[in-house]
Amino acid sequence: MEREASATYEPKRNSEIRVFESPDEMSTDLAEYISQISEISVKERGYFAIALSGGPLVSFLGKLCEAPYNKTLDWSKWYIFWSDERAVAKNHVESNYKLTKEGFLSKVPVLNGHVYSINDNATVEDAATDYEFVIRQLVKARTIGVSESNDCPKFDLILLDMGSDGHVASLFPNHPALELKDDWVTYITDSPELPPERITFTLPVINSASNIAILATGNDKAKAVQLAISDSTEDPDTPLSLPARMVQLTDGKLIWFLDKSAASSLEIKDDAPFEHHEY
Ligand SMILES: O=C1O[C@H](COP(=O)(O)O)[C@@H](O)[C@H](O)[C@H]1O
Repeated sequence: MEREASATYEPKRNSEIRVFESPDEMSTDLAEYISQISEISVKERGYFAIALSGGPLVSFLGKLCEAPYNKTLDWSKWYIFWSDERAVAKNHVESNYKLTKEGFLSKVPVLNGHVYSINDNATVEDAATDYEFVIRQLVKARTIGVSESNDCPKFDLILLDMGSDGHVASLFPNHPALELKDDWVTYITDSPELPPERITFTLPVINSASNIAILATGNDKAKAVQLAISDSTEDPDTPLSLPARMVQLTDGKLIWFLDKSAASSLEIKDDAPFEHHEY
């Protein structure tokens, strides 16, 4: 399928950049993208294991709650996880669980027993350990797939929302958590954004996914989008380790969903057609 859009950019291997004119257009395309991956995963594995994040991303899941998706998707095969969570109660305004529950999960027929939220009643250290244990059990049972190149979980889809500093999940620029190789889930106590205590997937888990979508909207994200996507490493503004730039899938596909403001610092090729690739 091919269609016209405002601009396209050079994608790297196994990646694609989509730029949208309006929130409605982005939400529509995101719903179709998620729906296709869900159908393929259920057909091939019998399950669809998806990890969500916080941020504006949740507001773009609205179309999935509407026809035809609310009726046609095999919601009973969906298993829900979070790529990160803030150390607050589940009913706290900063909770990623609360955001997702109110904005998405309460509107679709996902089974309660398939919703794996992060424990809000333990220390961040214990909550991270517990969450990794739960994921290990589900990998053993193959409810979550396993990477062929390492023993990491292979989520069918991880949805990430990039912050204006280039953070994804709760992995922040130049933070030691970016170096972790063996842990699947970790915790931090010094987040540069409040609240300071958080639980997060590590890069090996993120990079082992079958599919990743990174959403970024708004002018304040334009610089980080450019630093994350550009080929140049010579920009003096590039933090040594920019998390969104470190999302490099071992064996999966990365798609950027951007609005025009977030894409405004990318080099535009006005004459190029907008490629809508097969998943
Ligand atoms: O703290 C977080 O922020 C990001 C998104 O940042 P925002 O500036 O767009 O709100 C989100 O992806 C992440 O899950 C969350 O915990």
